[in-house]
Amino acid sequence: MRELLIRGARLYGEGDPVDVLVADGVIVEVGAPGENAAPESTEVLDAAGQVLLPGFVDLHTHLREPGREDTETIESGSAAAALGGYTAVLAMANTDPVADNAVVVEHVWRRGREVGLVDVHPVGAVTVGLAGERLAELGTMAASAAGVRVFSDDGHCVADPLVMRRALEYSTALDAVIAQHAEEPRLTVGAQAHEGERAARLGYAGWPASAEESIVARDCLLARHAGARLHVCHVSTAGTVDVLRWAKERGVRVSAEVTPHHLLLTDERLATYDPVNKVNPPLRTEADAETLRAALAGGVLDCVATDHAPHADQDKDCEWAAARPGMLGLQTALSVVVETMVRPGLLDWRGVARVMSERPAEIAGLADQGRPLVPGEPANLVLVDPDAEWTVRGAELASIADNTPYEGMRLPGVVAATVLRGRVTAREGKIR
Ligand SMILES: NC(=O)N[C@@H](CC(=O)O)C(=O)O
Ligand SMILES: [Zn+2]
Ligand SMILES: [Zn+2]
Repeated sequence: MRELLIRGARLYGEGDPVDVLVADGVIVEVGAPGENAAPESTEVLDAAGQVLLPGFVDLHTHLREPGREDTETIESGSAAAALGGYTAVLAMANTDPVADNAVVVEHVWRRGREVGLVDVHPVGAVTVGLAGERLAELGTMAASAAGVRVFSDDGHCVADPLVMRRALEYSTALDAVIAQHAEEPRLTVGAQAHEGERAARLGYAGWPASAEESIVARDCLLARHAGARLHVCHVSTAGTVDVLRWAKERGVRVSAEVTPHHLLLTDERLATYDPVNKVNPPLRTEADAETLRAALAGGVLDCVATDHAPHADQDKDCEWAAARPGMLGLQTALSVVVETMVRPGLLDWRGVARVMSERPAEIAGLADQGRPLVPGEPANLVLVDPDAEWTVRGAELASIADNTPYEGMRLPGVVAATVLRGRVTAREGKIR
């Protein structure tokens, strides 16, 4: 029997410190701290001053394997996830080859298991080759060993309303959710940055808020009529929050995520001309970011998802227009949430558990993640040092790529340890 004893942690940062005993991957005891409880063979984590939460779940990770293993592999991305406090990630389908069939999703699933640092759940593509024309074999991917329940063409919008309608209708029979990258392509031809004063001044073609909002509105209506579940990826504008509120008030089965970078960063960053700040959807205005933070606190936005998007130096260290959009996120997500949500009093640690673990687990249909911290539940856990700070250095992150927009920033909240089914996967910044 493998045992782990977590000593003196505060569950959700509330109440008195407790000891948590884990055996065979399951929480077996939660009780008042006792000094002698541990036999020799038990691994002990001294968690004095630390907060214990259910392990984080990322609905939106790009792992780049297969196809771009020069920027991230399932192994390096899993390490970044474990170090970031994650016990499960959903790996997006825009790989090469695309994860639009059972062979590719099963490969990603198995490789994730082999690495064993985090549960890697592949997202299946909605359409063949992400081309937006023909539905991929959603049923076969759902029935595969990977048990796919989230489908997305992320990187591309399922723009054709007929294709989106069919995907939504078909997904209901699979108890699956369609995650939409909401971007009306006719409105973002050549777009480089948020359409507004700053992009205009620098001469960048604009990516209007309406390109996102019009697709979200359309898809909410399609989901309503189909009785289907829709998830909106990387919400970036205040107008989208309005549409989501409208839909949720009417019982539409829609959920939505926000990225850490859209909570913290704005198009003020454009002035640097540094493509590390180029991302899709683009960084918006301070008013948008403020609305996103309030909507996350209030529940109109369900969760935080990283949209961790590694890119090679040659695809980032170039002129803005030629650079690929995307930013690293797995190892900095918690700290950005602490900075933008916890420190200003918008979320307590219960709220962090909700937006980084419980809601994403529910949305992805992961029965063993985001669970209460009580005996009998799987020991998928993260220990956080809430008062510690650290300085972000891209070169020190576990990802192969180093395109972090937080380079050199000092951020609060440090992952002290991550536990996957009772096994310590990361501790004090090192992979185990
Ligand atoms: N977010 C990004 O800017 N890039 C993502 C694709 C995506 O999430 O749309 C990528 O795969 O690089
Ligand atoms: Zn996207
Ligand atoms: Zn993405």
